[in-house]
Order: sequence, then structure tokens, then C-alpha cells
Amino acid sequence: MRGRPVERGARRGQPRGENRVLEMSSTVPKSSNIFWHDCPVGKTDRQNLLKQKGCVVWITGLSGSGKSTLACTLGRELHTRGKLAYVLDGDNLRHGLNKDLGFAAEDRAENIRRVGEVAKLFADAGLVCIASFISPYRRDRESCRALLSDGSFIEVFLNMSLELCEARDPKGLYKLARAGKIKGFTGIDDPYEAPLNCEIEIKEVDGVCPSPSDMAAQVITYLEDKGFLHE
Ligand SMILES: Nc1ncnc2c1ncn2[C@@H]1O[C@H](COP(=O)(O)OS(=O)(=O)O)[C@@H](OP(=O)(O)O)[C@H]1O
Ligand SMILES: Nc1ncnc2c1ncn2[C@@H]1O[C@H](COP(=O)(O)OP(=O)(O)O)[C@@H](O)[C@H]1O
Repeated sequence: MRGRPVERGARRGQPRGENRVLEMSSTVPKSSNIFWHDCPVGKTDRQNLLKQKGCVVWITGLSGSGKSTLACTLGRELHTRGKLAYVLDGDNLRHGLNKDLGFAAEDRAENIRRVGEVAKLFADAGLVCIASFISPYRRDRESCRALLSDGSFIEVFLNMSLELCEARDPKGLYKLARAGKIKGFTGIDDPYEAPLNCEIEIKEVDGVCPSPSDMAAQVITYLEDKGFLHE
């Protein structure tokens, strides 16, 4: 459920400064009598320390499209440049934070909602948070985008054909889905809703996928151009 913007800091009469948090509440809190606490060290202080700007690079695409590969290549490239990044990967988070969730539409929505909130915290910490999830439903991705302000949600669409992903099939999941042994598999019998207005689209050229380092370079160029890799 989408909420309206809530000026948390302003609620308690806090000064309007860098610590003021303007956020979209993605759920209506169940608890009452809760109050927002601001801390003396704010996002700008952390960004100055790190000499970079916090943001979320949200990688979406079919299973096998290369999300994890891009996430890791990008993470390593940023690390080499002395930039602090952290990868949130679908498979990995489903071993912990999201291990109670399956692949029904409402479970995927909750998966993405939680990840969006975590990614927002990482961005607030000043990091380049790289989130790599199929995130097949447009509405769920848009809810995550709405949590971030000032262009710091960067949606990267790995627009690889189903044919290519299915030919790769590194985990053998497409084969199982085609055989009816996995139900509700994205691209086979569950939908993937392509982004309409993503910041970066990476696709095959003449049937050939760009190399992982070329894909990462495309994202780095965007981050450089938008000033995320500087104070
Ligand atoms: N039914 C079904 N549909 C799609 N994917 C499935 C399914 N069942 C298991 N898997 C495996 O789960 C990985 C995707 O997890 P995500 O958290 O990214 O999915 S989602 O965003 O909630 O849709 C996905 O990993 P990737 O291949 O890296 O995308 C699969 O390995
Ligand atoms: N740019 C690329 N060029 C060639 N092969 C790739 C590329 N990106 C990923 N792959 C290969 O495709 C398969 C799926 O990649 P992966 O990153 O696991 O995808 P996803 O996380 O979207 O499921 C892996 O075997 C990987 O080595």
C-alpha cells in the first residue's frame, strides 16, 4: 500500500536541515506512539567522509539475464576506484532476511518492499547500494523508487531475451519450469513487466550481449556523469 510523504524530523519540531528525512512510508505503521529520532551525524557528513553520494543501483531482469554478474563486476570496479558499494542479491537475501518468502505475487512484492527499505538505509549511509533482483512487477519497483529522492534511484534494465536467458540456464531452472516442475517461473508462467522509464537499459546488440565489464562501465559512466562518485 502506498503512503503519503511524512516529514519525520519536522514532526518533533526539529530544525529543517540535512538530517531531516523526507520519506514515503510504504506501509502504514501498525504501532502507535512512535517518534522519529534524528542523529547529529547526517547523510551529508557521511558522504563527505566517503567522498561519494549514496544511491541505489537497482538491477532488474529475467533469471539468467546477468544481474548477479553485473552487480559483482560493478561492485568490484567501484571498490577498485575506492568507492564504497554493497551488493544486495535476490538469491542471497532469500537465505536470510527473506527466507520466509516464496514466489507468489504477494511474496515477491514483500521481498521487494523489504529490499527497497534496506537499500534506502544503505543509500542513507552514503553507499552505492547495488540491488540485484528479478523484481518482475513494475508497481513494486516504482514503490522502491518512491522511497528515494533526488534521482538517487537508478534503475538498470538488463533487457536480455528469454531465448538467451533460457539458453544460459546456469541453474537448470528454466528446464525445470518448462517441464512443469517449477510453477510460476518468471518469463515462463509468471509475468515480467519491463520498465517504461529506466535510467539505463542494457541489451543485446546483433544478438550479442555486452561483456560484464562493458555493462559495468555503462553504469559507472552514468554514476560519474550524475556526480555520485564525488563529494
Ligand atoms: N518461480 C521462480 N521465478 C523466478 N526465480 C525463481 C523462482 N524460483 C526460484 N527462483 C530463483 O530465485 C531467484 C530470484 O529471486 P528474487 O528475489 O530476485 O526474485 S523476485 O524479485 O522476488 O521475483 C532466481 O535467481 P536469478 O536466476 O539470479 O534471477 C532463481 O534462481
Ligand atoms: N555479460 C555477459 N556475457 C556473457 N555471459 C554472461 C554475462 N552476464 C552473465 N553471463 C552468464 O550468464 C549466466 C547468468 O548470469 P547471472 O549473473 O547468474 O544472471 P542472473 O543473476 O540474472 O540470474 C551466468 O552463467 C553468467 O556467467
